[in-house]
Amino acid sequence: MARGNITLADFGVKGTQLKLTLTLDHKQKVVFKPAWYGRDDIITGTPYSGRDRHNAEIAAFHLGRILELRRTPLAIGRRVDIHRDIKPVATERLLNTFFEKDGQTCFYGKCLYCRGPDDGVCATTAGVMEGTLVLWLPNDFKLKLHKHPWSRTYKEGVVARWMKEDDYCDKMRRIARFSKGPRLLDIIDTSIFDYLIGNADRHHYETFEGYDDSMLIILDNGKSFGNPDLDERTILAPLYQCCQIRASTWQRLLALQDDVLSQVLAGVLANDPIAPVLSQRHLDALDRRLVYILDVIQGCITRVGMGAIVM
Ligand SMILES: Nc1ncnc2c1ncn2[C@@H]1O[C@H](COP(=O)(O)OP(=O)(O)OP(=O)(O)O)[C@@H](O)[C@H]1O
Ligand SMILES: [Mn+2]
Repeated sequence: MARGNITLADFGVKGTQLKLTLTLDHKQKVVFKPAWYGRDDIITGTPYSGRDRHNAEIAAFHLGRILELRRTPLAIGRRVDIHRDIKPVATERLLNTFFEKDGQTCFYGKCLYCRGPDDGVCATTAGVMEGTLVLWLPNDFKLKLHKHPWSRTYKEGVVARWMKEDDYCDKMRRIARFSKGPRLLDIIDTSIFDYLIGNADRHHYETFEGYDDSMLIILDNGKSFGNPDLDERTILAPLYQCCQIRASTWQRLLALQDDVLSQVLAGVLANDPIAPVLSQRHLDALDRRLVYILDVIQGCITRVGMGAIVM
């Protein structure tokens, strides 16, 4: 995927963030998320502030493998030459959003927040643009979009139900889609994954259309790894409110204690074409957050007994 030639560049993925769809050799389709930030930039503000972090998609993909969740499409870094790789194969409508600024070639594409040159992203003066390729899931698997039951309101002063109702998980358990099958446990796994990567932007999730017991698919991890000093504990609400976790997830987390997590992830990420993918501060944050997750699980075992661990 990383080395394939780009044969078509366009936009067309729905959403708020700027991204391209690229077609590679053999018609392989990928999403290109461009770099907005450097590795040491720290994003402050609300826990979902800022633009997408392209490197976060890569780190999240590999973390998902290490946790044995495997719910995120393959992601890999790539530097494209905007003049050689993109412009000759860009559709007319994409080319129409190209502009020059301070000797750099830029584009703004099309999305909710892509209104014009002010929202554009630029290559270096040498024409290089770093980004992440995320593999597009095959079109024969239709995705179904669901509102996440623990999503934020994104409105100041408007508190989500899960933030104020102590029995929120019990209420969710009475809904058919969460009372049986893998869905609630998948949501809890996802909350652990999101807490580790610092993603407070899981407003929706997807499943495969037509399968009631479909696994949860984790797309869009762009709002992670923004601030290594912030541990946003509310991301873990599905875990501490439901007090349940799959035995396999718990075992995996235990095996990754004592800095094993950061070391394994760093080792894997070192092979990415745009390595280093994460700064050491973000790697350290993963180990620190893991300790807290294991504490929360231990608290649940004390509170509800080993029944908290679902075989
Ligand atoms: N790799 C992929 N394979 C298949 N479909 C995808 C993929 N990535 C994204 N999509 C589709 O495009 C939609 C938008 O993608 P994404 O969530 O990454 O965009 P976004 O701009 O961050 O949107 P939002 O602002 O709503 O978070 C997804 O809900 C999904 O339906
Ligand atoms: Mn998003």
